[in-house]
Amino acid sequence: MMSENDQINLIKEHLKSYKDFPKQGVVFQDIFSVLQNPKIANVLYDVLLNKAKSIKPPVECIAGVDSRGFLFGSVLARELEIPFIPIRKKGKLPGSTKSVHYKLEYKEDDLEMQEGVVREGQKVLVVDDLLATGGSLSAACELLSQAKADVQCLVVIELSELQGRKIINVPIHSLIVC
Ligand SMILES: O=P(O)(O)OC[C@H]1O[C@H](OP(=O)(O)OP(=O)(O)O)[C@H](O)[C@@H]1O
Ligand SMILES: Nc1ncnc2[nH]cnc12
Repeated sequence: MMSENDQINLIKEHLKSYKDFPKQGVVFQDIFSVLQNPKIANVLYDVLLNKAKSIKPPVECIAGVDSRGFLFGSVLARELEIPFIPIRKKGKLPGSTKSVHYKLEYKEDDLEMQEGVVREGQKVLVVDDLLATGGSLSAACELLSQAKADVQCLVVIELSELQGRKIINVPIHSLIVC
């Protein structure tokens, strides 16, 4: 059995980064480079699941952030046998939705959530691949807070230099801090 530290170091070794993508000055961390290797992807899913299971109080629902958050959020929801809800870029979700405008490291957009998908007080874990400036995660938290959910966040990678954590006022769990 590998320790969590060894698992995380192994994932880090397989994480490829690209300078100046998609814009000058951005160092893009490509999570798909990890998923391309099934053994390493399994290690990542194991560490994430253990982290999600350790969260107190127990998570009752997973919210995935469009689109890379879906890769991990839906797998966790299945493993934990709890609901998965999508937080999507604008214009993708049918029915009544709430919307929040936000800025991220290299663009701006709107995130939306369907009305009635979470209940007041529900323990919701927002899942995404990466925390950079925190714009995306904080918009997702805002949507869930408007619905009066009890929110925590889980990301695979946190880019600590960009200090995204500072603008998010709920607990954030991250696996890899770079
Ligand atoms: O902390 P921030 O500065 O907000 O950046 C982080 C967000 O940026 C990326 O998403 P992106 O909107 O590029 O979409 P994608 O997942 O569809 O590639 C990433 O998956 C996070 O959601
Ligand atoms: N540096 C980065 N790498 C990958 N995804 C990102 N989303 C925002 N900033 C990013």
